[in-house]
Amino acid sequence: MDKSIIDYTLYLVTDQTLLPPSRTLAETVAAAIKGGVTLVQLREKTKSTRAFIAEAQALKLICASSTPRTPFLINDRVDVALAVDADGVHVGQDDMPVRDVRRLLGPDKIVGVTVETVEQAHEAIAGGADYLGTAAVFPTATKKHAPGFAPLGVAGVREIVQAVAGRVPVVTIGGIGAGNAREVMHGGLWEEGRRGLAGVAVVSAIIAQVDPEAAAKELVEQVRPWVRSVALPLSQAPSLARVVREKSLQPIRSSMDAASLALVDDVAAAFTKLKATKPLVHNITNFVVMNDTANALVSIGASPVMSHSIEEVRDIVKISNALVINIGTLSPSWIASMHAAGNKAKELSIPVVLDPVGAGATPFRLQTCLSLIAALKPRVVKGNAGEISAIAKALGLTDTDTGSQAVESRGVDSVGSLADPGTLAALLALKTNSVVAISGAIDVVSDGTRVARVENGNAWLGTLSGTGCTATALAGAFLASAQDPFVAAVAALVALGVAAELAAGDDGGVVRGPGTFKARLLDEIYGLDVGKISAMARLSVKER
Ligand SMILES: Nc1ncnc2c1ncn2[C@@H]1O[C@H](COP(=O)(O)OP(=O)(O)OP(=O)(O)O)[C@@H](O)[C@H]1O
Ligand SMILES: Cc1ncsc1CCO
Repeated sequence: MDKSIIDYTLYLVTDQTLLPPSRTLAETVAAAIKGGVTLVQLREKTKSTRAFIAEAQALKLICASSTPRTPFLINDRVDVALAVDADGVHVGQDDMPVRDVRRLLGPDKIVGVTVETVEQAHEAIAGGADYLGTAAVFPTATKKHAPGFAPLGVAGVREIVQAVAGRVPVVTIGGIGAGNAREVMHGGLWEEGRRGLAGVAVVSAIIAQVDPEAAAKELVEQVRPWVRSVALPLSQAPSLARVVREKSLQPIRSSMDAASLALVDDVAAAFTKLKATKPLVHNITNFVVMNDTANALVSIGASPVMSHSIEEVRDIVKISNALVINIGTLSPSWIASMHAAGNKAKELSIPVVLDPVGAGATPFRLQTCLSLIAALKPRVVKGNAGEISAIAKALGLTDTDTGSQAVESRGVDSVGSLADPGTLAALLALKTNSVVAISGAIDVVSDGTRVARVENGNAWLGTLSGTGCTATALAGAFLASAQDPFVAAVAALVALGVAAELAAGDDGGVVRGPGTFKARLLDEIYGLDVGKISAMARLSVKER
């Protein structure tokens, strides 16, 4: 068997005990192969050696008679594999060491190894493994786990895929079915979607089904577009946004033009990069939101540090990848710290994002914002319509220039909406040499040349104090790794908006008010993956 062309897309692991009543393993495996299973592993934990061999012989015949021939592996038992001349063996961490398996089976057979950690992955490859299966991605009842074992989660799987760096194919297993296969495959992607998992392994999602052929067909259709057994050249990597939409992971809500789809791809790539780099984000922020924004940052995959003492802010910013300045609960000593940290960040080219909370409410806040903008040249300024209107007005932009009547502020909230937020954002961006984001039911972001409208989000966001501050903190996390501050600001608003939509679900009574929404929002920020972002981003972008 030519090992270089083995297709790991849909890897079936058997379990007799899960068969529906009066079904045989042989007929189920035959149907599953017909449906699209690309590789079969016979796993037997209770049968006698003789019965195991008999079963293996029967399944080997079924696999051999399919076109193309389906590779057939044995779990754990090298002796059984040798007895039936199977295509290979899959071993776990407690089974025979991979070097010994290789020695016994020879160079031509396939040897796969289950790995729980990056170290085990390196070890297995060094020992001669042809492919790796990660430990369970999600909890599953199919396999007994060692005490203390926690499922890897999609992020844990991606960490292994990244560490393997394409040296051998990697599949993952554990609680995967039609409901989450795409999520797992998307989550395993890295390097802008060029690299990723070679496939998924399933047990009950096929074996326990009344119609295993249909189950396999559905799974293979979901998984196939996302298989990255070898890295795709960038030129051939399909647009993430386009592929997801074509495969209709979510109904296409708006027909997007090429520029908008390209921006969705940039946002998805920024998200992947954020997850891979875990940026440290220094926040000088207000007392109201400090805990919420720290948790939002942790949930999206960044490391927050909240620090405002003049004695240490320069030292904190030095080791950080981005600085978030939020003037929500301002006092003179904090202003000094904001300037000290911001100047250090400027000196070290560490990106700064400013949230001018309540800039329209008092001269003290407005003056502070103007001096921070002048001194620090933040890469992104994110405010609501009232805050941005106040800054624009103070910098000499009139309502005639912007085509909108300036929006008033009431404390930290803005009252009313702008007729043409795109022009205001673009003119202020040119004036301040930063990207300006105006949040609201529809968010508008501009760098002076491009204007993006982000439609994600829902009204629940407006029922919580500080969600705008969360958007700004997330922009800090994206800024840390994104080349383009325009993409970073859009990505933050898309991420928060998508998470909010998922948190609300189709509502159905799960969100009873701001309290349940808040908890669910954090869960959904935590659960974001590149597939959800690509499929659900609702935005448009235009050149001015
Ligand atoms: N009605 C709405 N529909 C959709 N999204 C909304 C709505 N209202 C607010 N949002 C979203 O909520 C987030 C916060 O925006 P908002 O303009 O309320 O910020 P803010 O006024 O600065 O908030 P805060 O001062 O409370 O932090 C943004 O991501 C925005 O897209
Ligand atoms: C309510 C409030 N007051 C100062 S900062 C803040 C959080 C929302 O901006």
